[in-house]
Amino acid sequence: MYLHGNSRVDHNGHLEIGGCSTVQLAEQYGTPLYIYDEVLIESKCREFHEALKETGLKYQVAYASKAFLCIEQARLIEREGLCLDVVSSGELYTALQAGFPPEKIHFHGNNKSIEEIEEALDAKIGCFVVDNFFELEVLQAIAEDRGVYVSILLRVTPGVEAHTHEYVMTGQEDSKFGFDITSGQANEAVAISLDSPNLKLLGIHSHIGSQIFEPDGFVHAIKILMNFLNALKNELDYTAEILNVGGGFGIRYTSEDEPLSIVKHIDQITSIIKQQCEELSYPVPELWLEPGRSIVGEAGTTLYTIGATKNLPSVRKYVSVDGGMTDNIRPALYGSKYEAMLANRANDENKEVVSIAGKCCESGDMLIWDCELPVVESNDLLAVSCTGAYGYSMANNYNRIRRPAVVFVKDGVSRVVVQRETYKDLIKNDMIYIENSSIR
Ligand SMILES: Cc1ncc(COP(=O)(O)O)c(C=O)c1O
Ligand SMILES: N[C@@H](CCCC[NH3+])C(=O)O
Repeated sequence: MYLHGNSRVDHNGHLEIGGCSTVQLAEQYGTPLYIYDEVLIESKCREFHEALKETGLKYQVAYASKAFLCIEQARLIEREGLCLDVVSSGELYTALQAGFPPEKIHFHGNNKSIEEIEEALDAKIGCFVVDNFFELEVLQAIAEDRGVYVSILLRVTPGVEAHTHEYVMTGQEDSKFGFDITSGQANEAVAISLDSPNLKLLGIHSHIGSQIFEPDGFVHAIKILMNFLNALKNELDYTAEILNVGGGFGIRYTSEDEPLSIVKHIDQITSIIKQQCEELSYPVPELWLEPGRSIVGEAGTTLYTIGATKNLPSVRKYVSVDGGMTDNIRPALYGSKYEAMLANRANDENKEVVSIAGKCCESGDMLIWDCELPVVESNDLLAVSCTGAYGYSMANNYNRIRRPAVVFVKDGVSRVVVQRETYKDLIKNDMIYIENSSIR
């Protein structure tokens, strides 16, 4: 397993993250446990700032909170001077409870409800990324009713297929997201926005997909976006202040992954923007980015305890852990690959290839199909790396399994930022119709 950030093997042969022994963390907090290397999250935020400052462009980085959000994470993002992208009232509520400045929040989503729009307006968020004609109409009507002016970006689909899993591609024409450029819908949306007296069109947004390694998808998309903007300038006399090219920067889950560095991604993106602006004599817009995975993915490790094993000679050996698709649904959903190691015997030589199974009542609940490990014993600790993005945020209670705790580690100090769910949490919304119930 590749050791990201501040992970290393200590003198006891134990995996250490952020100066904390994972064996001690397991004893103190139990397993499964999400462990985040706080310093690595901070340094990823700073990488974006530093790379963007170098380009001389005006910029804004909004952390895509869908990747991982809790109160402490929102606070960290605020401290690091990033904005925040939310997609629901739940994410908005969490950010506001954390004291995140509302004017630095962007609201996304292809089906924002009227309540969500109202709540976001009440909170005075920075802007809406409008996804469809229905939302344009509703937003104008609500804004007019309230007598307020609302800043918006329009999400457009440039018709670019990013080289990634089909479930996380979003820039292609046939997508539930955004206004399609090719068919003229995006053009129409701009015209409607400009005609909407209570909407202030700041610019356009596009997000072509997630876990992208190659810069060509971004380059291709930006050329299309800049040509689209130039056509708007000529046809509608509209010049965009902001170009938001979304997130999607890939990370290294396994040794097969060779992601481009953040600096290189930014270099490619900004070079093509500058080049296009020069060719088209278009004023260089402010660049907005929305990274999620690349901020938190590598910082997260999930720690499990190994329980049962099942050996099928000449077929495979199943090694079961105390979590699975409830804390990490990505292998079951996308066939995503991960690497793992024994956290309590990190120096032991790998001896066999096993398959790591979750504990859910589902054959597809497999975390890793082929994982090289020493010969494992029950009660060994298994660390799965790179689970920081879309692990906790997509966790669920299938089989009424409790969501694990989340712990931040930094400079040898650990602190719980999200408590492990309790059994009581699992039934807290259940109606109990039995009189004199013994449930406490
Ligand atoms: C609109 C939008 N912005 C940003 C992101 C963040 O993507 P990632 O976590 O891959 O950086 C996503 C998710 O794919 C998204 O849908
Ligand atoms: N949830 C996805 C990415 C989609 C992000 C939102 N558009 C993942 O785990 O990779």
